[in-house]
Amino acid sequence: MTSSFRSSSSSRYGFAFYSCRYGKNKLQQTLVCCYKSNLQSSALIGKTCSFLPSYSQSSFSSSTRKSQPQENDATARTLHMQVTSTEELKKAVGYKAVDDHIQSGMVVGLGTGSTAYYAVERLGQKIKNGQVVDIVAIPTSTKTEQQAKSWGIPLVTLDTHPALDVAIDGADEVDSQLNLVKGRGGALLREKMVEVEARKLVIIVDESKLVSGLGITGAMPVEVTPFCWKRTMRRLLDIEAFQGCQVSAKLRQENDQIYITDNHNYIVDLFFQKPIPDLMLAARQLIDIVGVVEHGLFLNMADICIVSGKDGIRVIEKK
Ligand SMILES: O=C[C@H](O)[C@H](O)[C@H](O)COP(=O)(O)O
Repeated sequence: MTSSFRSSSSSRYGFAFYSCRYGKNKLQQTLVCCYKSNLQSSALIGKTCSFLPSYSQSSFSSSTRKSQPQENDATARTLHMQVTSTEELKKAVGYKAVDDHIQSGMVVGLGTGSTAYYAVERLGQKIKNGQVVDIVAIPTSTKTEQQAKSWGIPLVTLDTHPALDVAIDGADEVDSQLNLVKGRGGALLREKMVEVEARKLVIIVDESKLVSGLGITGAMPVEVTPFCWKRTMRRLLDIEAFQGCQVSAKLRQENDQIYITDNHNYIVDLFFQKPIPDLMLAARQLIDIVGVVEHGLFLNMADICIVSGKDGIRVIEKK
């Protein structure tokens, strides 16, 4: 299997593709970037491109390969047919993470969520095609477990395989130090248990997840015991590290029912008006509350973040 980046442009269109070739004839291409040079092309490309309004070839990072644009309208029109959506961007980072970081013989952590879904899919395909062998994987939720089983990915647990070569997962927020908020999909406990044991944690996101400070784009989830959860929620609101952040809390619900995690716990979602200033202190004070099972701050865990966005795909490595 080989993978590469390719760009193509004409006076009216520009495209960049993440391409994966496997087997002799199969070429899978995922559009990761497009741009428009005028209003007419904008109309032709359609609303799926509104997510990617501009593109500068020079802004690809050095971790991506690129070729010279080709002046070929016919090619551009063909590629136009492949313009797709945010889903394609998630797919591109999911596939790239697997292609770049999973090799035969590895113990792999499988994340949870709409982006991690594509990494599981890619791994499933590669195992099925025999492109990687002797893989065992540890899923981070019952949902991922079901998906992995549907692909025939051999599953094990941390009890038998306490050390992982790599884990791949999405995230809800990523700061410049690759600290994360995770768990808006409810899988934070198993994700953290699995991912702290991984030699390498690869995070896959679109650029909307990149933030300058953690805590303000949505919920920061905390998994709590159902027993006396109201008292635990009150203690969460009193955390010293949240002073000045204007914190509020809400018990998570789904379809008018209390949301229950895979571990039969509840989730209290914390919301902040200002970013959490001292993340390490916050993490310590969160876990110190009796009744808190785990929280969604994943600090100093991610090694690599693969980001898709208007400038294509870029790879951020932890310094
Ligand atoms: O519990 C869910 C996980 O932490 C997900 O990795 C996170 O919510 C990101 O999910 P998505 O890729 O669907 O945005």
